[in-house]
Amino acid sequence: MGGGDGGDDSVLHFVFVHGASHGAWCWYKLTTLLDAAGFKATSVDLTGAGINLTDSNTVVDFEHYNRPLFSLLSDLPPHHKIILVGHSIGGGSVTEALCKFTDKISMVVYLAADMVQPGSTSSPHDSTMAVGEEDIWEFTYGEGDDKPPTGMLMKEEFRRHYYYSQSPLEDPTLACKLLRPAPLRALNGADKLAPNPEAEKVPRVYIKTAKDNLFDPLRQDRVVEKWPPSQLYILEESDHSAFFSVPTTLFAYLLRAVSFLQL
Ligand SMILES: CC[C@H]1c2cc3[nH]c4c(c3C)C(=O)[C@H](C(=O)OC)c4c3nc(cc4[nH]c(cc(n2)[C@@H]1C)c(C(C)=O)c4C)[C@@H](C)[C@@H]3CCC(=O)O
Repeated sequence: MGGGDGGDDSVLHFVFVHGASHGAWCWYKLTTLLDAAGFKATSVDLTGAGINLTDSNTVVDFEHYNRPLFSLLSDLPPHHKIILVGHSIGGGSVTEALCKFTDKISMVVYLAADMVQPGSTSSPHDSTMAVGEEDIWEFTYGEGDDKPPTGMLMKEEFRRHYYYSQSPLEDPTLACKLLRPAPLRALNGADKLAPNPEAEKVPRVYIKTAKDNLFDPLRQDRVVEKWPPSQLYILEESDHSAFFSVPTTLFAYLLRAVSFLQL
């Protein structure tokens, strides 16, 4: 979705990676703003997400999940570098891509995202995914009810509050038609990376979402403390889904972030 083969090296090229259950579709406001401003913007569907044809319940490893992103990066022309933006648990995918394709990436932007230093042993995440006392997740059992769950999707009645509390109503309405179960087993492979000094040299930007009911802003602060980025921005009015709630401010912050790039 969006963009072509990455041909013109003089134009900054942004590549967007969605979080759990979302898809390339969730970036439609940002890619429109960037295209209109003369940038190149591409958003990918990871395996089993958006309009990717694979059943997400069959995606068992993180490499398979990330393959569409890795293909995009490996198909870029020589010397073409991109700015890679990851949302939420899509942060794990962009860090994996950073380690594999370091020379293709000029900057990584983490938006309310999982940002874990390669080689670090601890994760800022408590594995229960519990938010308060509520049971907000619905599990899918692609291999039978007697086998472990294969997918995970937020229950419909909780989505407005946890994902989209500050977003225009029509965005969650559309999103609810498009969300798909996240591949549990593949996501379990996220953040298990060896130390990578080369990847550490690439500038990283963290964008915090201050009215986020899912990824608590205090937990985002801990992520930033553990692996300090070169730039930090705060979207004061944003819910977890800044691409819906504050697209123009997010667009402005992305432009400010890349203005520090030495090209
Ligand atoms: C517990 C299963 C699996 C997992 C699933 C998962 N993670 C997130 C969602 C789902 C279904 C979300 O909906 C949310 C998101 O992407 O919104 C678009 C998720 C987040 N996950 C985060 C960090 C994070 N998750 C995991 C691990 C898992 N997530 C399980 C394997 C880790 C690791 C590797 O330990 C980390 C660091 C956040 C960025 C968001 C917000 C979720 C929250 O704050 O609870």
